[in-house]
Amino acid sequence: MRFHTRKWVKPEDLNANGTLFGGKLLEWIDEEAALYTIIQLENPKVVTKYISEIDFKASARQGDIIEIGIDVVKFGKASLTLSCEVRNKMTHETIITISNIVMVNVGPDGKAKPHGKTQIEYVVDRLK
Ligand SMILES: CC(=O)SCCNC(=O)CCNC(=O)[C@H](O)C(C)(C)COP(=O)(O)OP(=O)(O)OC[C@H]1O[C@@H](n2cnc3c(N)ncnc32)[C@H](O)[C@@H]1OP(=O)(O)O
Repeated sequence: MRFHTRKWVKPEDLNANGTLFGGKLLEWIDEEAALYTIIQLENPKVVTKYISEIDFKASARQGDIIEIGIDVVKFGKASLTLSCEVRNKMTHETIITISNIVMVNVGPDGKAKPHGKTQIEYVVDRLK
């Protein structure tokens, strides 16, 4: 799994218990999954279709640095299925895991559209 994005847990990200609000973390994950998919599929129009069980294993506190990891589970026809782990950057303690996030490539009409991709590509290779 590659950890692309770091976040710094700030006061505005906390819940009433003083730990990272789950909804905020899910927002960060959804954005990360969308960005990953846009880059892989080379299409800015992608949507989140399905998110499987979400397991909050540990909490994060104000001042913690967390990092969001994404991996590809499978390339479908119009879909890209991802997995996600968020961990504490300094201790590597797992904060959350999600086994399946299904993102769908859509056309200008908003309907599912085949993306034609079958494997992970790196932008640096596309630029050669
Ligand atoms: C980044 C964001 O936050 S986006 C905002 C939140 N998301 C949205 O608003 C999306 C709303 N949903 C939609 O617009 C539609 O459901 C669409 C366009 C995503 C899909 O429409 P559908 O009619 O279901 O399309 P279709 O049946 O062709 O399925 C498309 C792909 O999604 C997969 N899929 C559909 N439903 C599910 C599901 N419940 N679970 C997992 N995968 C699914 C299909 O297997 C298919 O994959 P494949 O093409 O790789 O074989």
